[in-house]
Amino acid sequence: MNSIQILTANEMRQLDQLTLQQQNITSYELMTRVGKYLFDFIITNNFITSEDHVVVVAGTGNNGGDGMLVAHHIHTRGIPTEIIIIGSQEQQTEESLKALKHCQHIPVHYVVETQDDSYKQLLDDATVIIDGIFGIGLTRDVEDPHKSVMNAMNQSYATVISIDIPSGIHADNGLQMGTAVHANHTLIVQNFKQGNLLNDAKDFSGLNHVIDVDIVQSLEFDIQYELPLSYLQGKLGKRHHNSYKYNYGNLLTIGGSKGMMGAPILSALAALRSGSGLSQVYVHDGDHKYLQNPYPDIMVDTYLGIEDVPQKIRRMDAIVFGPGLGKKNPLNMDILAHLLSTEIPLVIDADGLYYLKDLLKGYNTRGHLIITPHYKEMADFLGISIEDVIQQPVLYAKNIAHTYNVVVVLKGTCTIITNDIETYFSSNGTPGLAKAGTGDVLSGVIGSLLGRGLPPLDAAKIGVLMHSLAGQYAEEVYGEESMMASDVISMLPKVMDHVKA
Ligand SMILES: NC(=O)C1=CN([C@@H]2O[C@H](COP(=O)(O)OP(=O)(O)OC[C@H]3O[C@@H](n4cnc5c(N)ncnc54)[C@H](OP(=O)(O)O)[C@@H]3O)[C@@H](O)[C@H]2O)[C@@H](O)CC1
Ligand SMILES: [K+]
Repeated sequence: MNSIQILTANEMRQLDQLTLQQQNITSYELMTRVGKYLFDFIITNNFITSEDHVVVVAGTGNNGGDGMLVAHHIHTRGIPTEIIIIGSQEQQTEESLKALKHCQHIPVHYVVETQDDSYKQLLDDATVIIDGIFGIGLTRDVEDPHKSVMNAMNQSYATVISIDIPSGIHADNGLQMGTAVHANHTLIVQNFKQGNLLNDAKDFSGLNHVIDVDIVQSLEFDIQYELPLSYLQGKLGKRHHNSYKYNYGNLLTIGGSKGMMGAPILSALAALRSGSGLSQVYVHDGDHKYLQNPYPDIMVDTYLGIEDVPQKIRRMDAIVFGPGLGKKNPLNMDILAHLLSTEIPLVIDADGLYYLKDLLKGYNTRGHLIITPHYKEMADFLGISIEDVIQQPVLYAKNIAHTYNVVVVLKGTCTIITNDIETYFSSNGTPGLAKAGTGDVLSGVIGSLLGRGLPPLDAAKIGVLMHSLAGQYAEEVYGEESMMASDVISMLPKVMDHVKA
């Protein structure tokens, strides 16, 4: 497993400082090392060859300093190199000025005025552009002249290599700040920053490469790791010959209402395809007439009132509450209250979260509860705007996990899985998963793993990865536009090959 911690910009700065102290070096010496290691990586991977014409675009901060030192090494190799600096010499940091001194034989063009567009020709002539405009120091929206230069970079045919993070992407939340550089490769200095993974990051970063530059690590920060697909390997035990269906989890999905009856079926089917021994859907008797169950493998039962529920759930190993449930029936509140009063592991998804928000305060969840909101559901759950969640998704996910002792799966381009103490980032999904029903599939997969006895955090991590991998397979077959939630389910058998011991 990738054991490189994911940091905030502030934490990264602390590690930079710690490195200077522990290794007894100056900030410029560290920059020198970073520049050399970045260059070595670029050359070793043939991102630049002697045929290329390289333009390094630098800001006035240390991200630009890194860029200039890379320029120095490239130029020393005899590869045509030029530097564009956006801003004036007075604005440059001390380290950046020192780096510039190493570039005496390289043509340097300053872009200070918006009217000056002489840089455009340079960018047009480049075959490789190195982006050192902003790193973790970006704090506000990008304006001219930076904006115009970035737009010109994005129109160029050159290969773009961003240093640390695509310029214009915020290092803490991955949001594009007005505009951002579209990179083919991003060379991340030592640690993932949250912004390398969240929100807009994946649309701008190209391929991420983490470059080890010997910056010291700290055990004092919150545990935050990237979750690679390889984590899935062998996570589920063998299915023994001498076993029966109850060994693999008896799962109940409570959901469905008029117009949304497909949701619990998708969820229940995903659970069966993930190995559950039994999978049942439980719908309100009044809504039963709307249900069309094409799968005889999925059992369906109905309830009239709360009095039916205790007997029904008695033998369940896990329950998924919410897919397609709607927000209209007050009975759902009573059912959920009862579920929370039991020891049965729960996944609460979709409309289930609507009922949960009024109930959760009154219950000790004993950590047996997983909630799976997308950003909008998270915002509604907290009574805040979706913009707030987008700005600080990790913070809100951890806060809920901490306050209510639950595992939070905050679904997005980078799904955040946290129990507050440990947080995992999964960016393995595909844009094709942004389609109706895929959330129901995820809740079924996670429910299946819970029902099989996995601890909630493990069930959430493995479930998210299984769902992402199935999404990738579905995309290979149906394409990102056409793939549907049921296609994702149909790829689960292939995913199981990876997960089985
Ligand atoms: N030892 C070291 O130092 C190491 C450094 N390293 C490298 O340095 C990078 C961080 O460098 P950095 O802190 O100098 O900030 P950077 O990202 O270059 O930004 C420059 C300045 O831009 C400004 N600014 C912000 N927003 C703006 C906007 N919208 N429009 C216009 N201006 C804006 C803001 O200054 P302000 O104007 O706010 O005073 C900011 O200070 C890091 O990502 C890594 O690549 C690593 O290699 C490890 C060792
Ligand atoms: K950059």
